[in-house]
Amino acid sequence: MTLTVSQEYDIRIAPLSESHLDWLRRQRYAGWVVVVDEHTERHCLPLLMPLLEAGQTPYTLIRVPAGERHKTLATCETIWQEMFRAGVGRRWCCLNLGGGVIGDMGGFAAATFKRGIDFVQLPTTLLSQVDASVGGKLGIDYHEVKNSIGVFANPRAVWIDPAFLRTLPARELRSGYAEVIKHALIADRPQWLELQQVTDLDAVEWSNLIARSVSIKREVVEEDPHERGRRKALNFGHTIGHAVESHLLMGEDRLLHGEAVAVGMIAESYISHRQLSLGREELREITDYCLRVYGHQALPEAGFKEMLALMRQDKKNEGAEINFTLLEAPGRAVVNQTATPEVILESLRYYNSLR
Ligand SMILES: NC(=O)c1ccc[n+]([C@@H]2O[C@H](COP(=O)([O-])OP(=O)(O)OC[C@H]3O[C@@H](n4cnc5c(N)ncnc54)[C@H](O)[C@@H]3O)[C@@H](O)[C@H]2O)c1
Ligand SMILES: O=C(O)C(=O)C[C@@H](O)[C@H](O)[C@H](O)COP(=O)(O)O
Ligand SMILES: [Zn+2]
Repeated sequence: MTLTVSQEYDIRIAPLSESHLDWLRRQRYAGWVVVVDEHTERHCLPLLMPLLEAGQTPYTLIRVPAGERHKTLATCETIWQEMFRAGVGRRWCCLNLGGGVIGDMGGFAAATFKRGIDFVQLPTTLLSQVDASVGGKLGIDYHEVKNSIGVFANPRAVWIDPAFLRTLPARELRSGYAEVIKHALIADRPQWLELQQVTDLDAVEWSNLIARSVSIKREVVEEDPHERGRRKALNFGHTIGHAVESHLLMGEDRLLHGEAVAVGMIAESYISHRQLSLGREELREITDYCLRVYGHQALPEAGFKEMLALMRQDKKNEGAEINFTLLEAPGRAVVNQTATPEVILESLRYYNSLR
């Protein structure tokens, strides 16, 4: 299946094949950079290797350490240094083989190197296949504030091969599933009703679900690529989710991005119920399903003040108030909502009360 974004690039959902190599050959790149982390080098590079070897184009491999803690300026500098060392120039293409961390950071490194070289996203996690690889948000965490340094720049192509998911750890698969739930909650009520029947993620046939989820993302970013309005819907669960993720990032009990977004979706649904028309029963359904999939991890009350400070850094904020995307109903998101610190704290306590 192929989806086109703003007539600029194609998202292909298909096994990697000769036709991908044909596309690369037609671009006549002077060379390819392949950015991997330690896990995608081991598990995913073997699937790309036949293309690289058949390509008759020089390529260089850049390895970075895996995980959110390494989505930093320091790692980005390593990528730039390696690019210089390999003699990468404007006519090269950067192939980002990995999850959202590699896609965001490798994309950012490419989009800024010598004012920008082409890049292709090869997402290898569920999260990056349904969400991170599409829409051109690139960047790194700075001083532990999520994605606070970055740019919008589109890839030349997005190649989604569901075969990569075969080696993905179960916890990572579950994390990515949070963005699938998010897409349904903001824009696809029938999908939300279907997802609630999913109890065993190992039994899911992912290709169809990826296609449906990524087409929601595609449709939103095409309409509002720079997040002036509607795109903020994709941030449902993230005002609180990012603050929780950042606050816990350096500790033992850190949460993966999707796990933190699941906490955020529960808390922000609470605010939606308190301030908008989201019904009590709808709040209960969202809460129950997220807890069924993700379980419960109590948030440290001592950290609430820092979490509020992190929310004040949220990129959606326009004035002094903290900006939220909320739900009027499952499938109907409303952007540019605000909530007072008291209500936000109430929503965090609501989450904690669920244990
Ligand atoms: N740009 C966007 O629009 C956007 C959207 C959503 C999330 N994000 C960002 O994405 C990041 C999270 O992405 P993620 O969940 O993919 O995390 P990730 O990139 O850290 O990957 C998760 C883990 O899985 C490993 N891995 C990746 N593919 C594998 C495979 N096929 N087999 C085995 N192991 C594999 C990685 O090495 C890593 O350890 C966050 O930084 C988040 O902010 C960006
Ligand atoms: O693509 C978007 O827009 C999103 O908000 C998707 C989110 O799932 C993703 O986590 C994104 O990186 C968040 O962006 P940010 O601007 O809030 O850092
Ligand atoms: Zn996200």
